Amino acid sequence: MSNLTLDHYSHLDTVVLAKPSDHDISVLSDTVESLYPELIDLDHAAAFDRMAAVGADLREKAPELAELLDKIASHSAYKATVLQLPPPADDELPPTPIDYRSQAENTLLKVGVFRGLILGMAGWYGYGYTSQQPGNVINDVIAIKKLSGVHGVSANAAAELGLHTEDASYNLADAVAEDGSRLPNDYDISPDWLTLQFLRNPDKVPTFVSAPDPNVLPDEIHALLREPWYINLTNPGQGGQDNNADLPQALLYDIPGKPETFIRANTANLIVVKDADPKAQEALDAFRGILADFAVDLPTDPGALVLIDNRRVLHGRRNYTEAKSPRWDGTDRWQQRVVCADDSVRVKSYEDAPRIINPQNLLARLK
Ligand SMILES: O=C(O)CCC(=O)C(=O)O
Ligand SMILES: [Fe+2]
Repeated sequence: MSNLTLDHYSHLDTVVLAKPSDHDISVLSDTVESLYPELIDLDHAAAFDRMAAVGADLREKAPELAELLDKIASHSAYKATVLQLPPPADDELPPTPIDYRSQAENTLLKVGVFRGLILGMAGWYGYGYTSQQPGNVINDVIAIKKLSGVHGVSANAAAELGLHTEDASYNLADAVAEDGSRLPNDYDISPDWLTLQFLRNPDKVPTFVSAPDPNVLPDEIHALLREPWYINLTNPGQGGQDNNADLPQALLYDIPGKPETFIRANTANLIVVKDADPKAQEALDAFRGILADFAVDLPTDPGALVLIDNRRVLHGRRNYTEAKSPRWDGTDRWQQRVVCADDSVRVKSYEDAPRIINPQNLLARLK
């Protein structure tokens, strides 16, 4: 019986490829087989509740994997982990969608049960937004023809998707409110974790991540990035400007009780406030340069489940080059995204429906 193996990518020792042991994979696979039939008639929220409960019970049966997930979940070990899980069977995947789907169309795939169980083992709470593929906890990451040319959406295959922490504009912790006060930490509906499940990627268009250690930044730049001179804007795929709070905040921040420096930045849609320190733009440019230096492409094989620490790592998608441009014939690149909170308590009060957050509920609290 093989043990879990961990390989490192390039110079980033915090970005790892993890292959669970044969034992742990068979525990997961057997559970996927037995659980799937009872999940197919459930809506996303109910299916994730069930997978969470079953996953939590698997911790004892797959202790090595549980230990790895605990390490990841601490926000102090690996920043991005590619968990190598069994790929979907050939006949298991429908054609790659060519447009976003309603929840009724977006039925849970069997391979998606692996992720539900992993989230349950990690104790994470998967959720979706009313503003993005509404009502879906599971979001398709696909190329969409009519969105090519729209800046800052993952479905625009014509351009690289710039590095970002997911839903950065929805993290308003410590932002400067209109009365000048700083907002409390629970003004935050951004995810702690981004999970991407790779279903199909025939042309190997990579997701890439950048996991810089903010402490390598020169002191002056680090200090400027900790000041509220910046505004993260909402991408069009998340409701765009209707969901902007437009409040200044720092790109680097602390979380009480945690030693790390955390990052929130949407480099595709980020502005410097008008009355900022004159060097704030320079600091942002330097930061962008460092992000590029630390960027690494991830392997993209079907079955991979990428667990990204959304408070310490930025991610993006490389260009579909001409040769790899989508064919819209059902065989194109396809991933599914589920964002997660460490703890449901932080996000539940913003929900309109189980596991579905409405960003307008965050904006309403600002009034
Ligand atoms: O297409 C990709 O590889 C990444 C897309 C993305 O940024 C996301 O799903 O959040
Ligand atoms: Fe993203």
